[in-house]
Amino acid sequence: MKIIITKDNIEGGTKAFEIIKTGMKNGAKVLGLATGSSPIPLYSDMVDSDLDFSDMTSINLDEYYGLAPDNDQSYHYFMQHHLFDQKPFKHSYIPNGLAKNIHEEVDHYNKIIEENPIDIQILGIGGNGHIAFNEPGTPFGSLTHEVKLTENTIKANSRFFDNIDDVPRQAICMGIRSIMNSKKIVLLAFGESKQDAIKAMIEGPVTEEVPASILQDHPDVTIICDEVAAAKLSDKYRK
Ligand SMILES: N[C@@H]1[C@@H](O)[C@H](O)[C@@H](COP(=O)(O)O)O[C@@H]1O
Repeated sequence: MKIIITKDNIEGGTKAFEIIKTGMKNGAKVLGLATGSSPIPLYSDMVDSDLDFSDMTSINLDEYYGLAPDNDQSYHYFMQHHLFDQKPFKHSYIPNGLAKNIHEEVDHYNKIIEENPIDIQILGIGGNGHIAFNEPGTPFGSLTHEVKLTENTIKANSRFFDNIDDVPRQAICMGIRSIMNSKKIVLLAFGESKQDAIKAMIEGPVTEEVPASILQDHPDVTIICDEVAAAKLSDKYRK
């Protein structure tokens, strides 16, 4: 794992942007994208850049089940607002949160991922070590699946909603095996609430109880975090 410690999330976004820019120069055509607050500075650098994504494909990690794309808490809305309105891609895929048949949607999404191998996957991390909505205990071999969100995640994500009761209890989420199949992975994490997750991901055992710990086994992962998120790391990781 390569670890980059930055002053703040803005510098972190710039570092991630540089990786994407270099990746595109080297032929990357499919970006795996994430939601949450962590990638926002990266998306703003992408929007402000002269890069053209119109011949590229994006595949998002997840979507709440039960939210319409125009609901301002949906991940569809988030991506339109932060990136796609300003920088359209040739194809942008996000799970359909209104799919009538969730099992068909899961199969459909797995096919999309299989047909479009991800060159660079952007990730955030939950305070409990989740990646996308792959909660602790999710099998490392999982493909796209239906998720029941944990109380911990519902509580953490309620900061974006008017009321905790409005947070959907289910989501459709890319599985850990699909994330691990990406050629390159860039994980962004900022702030105090990520300290324990960052330490467990980098220094702890590889265990399904900490989904992000599997990244230790990936050949090309860059962790970008700020000083605060990195505060509990042992010195050897903090150079
Ligand atoms: N499904 C998303 C994750 O993909 C994201 O990594 C996490 C952390 O979000 P933030 O970056 O806002 O801390 O939140 C949600 O649970």
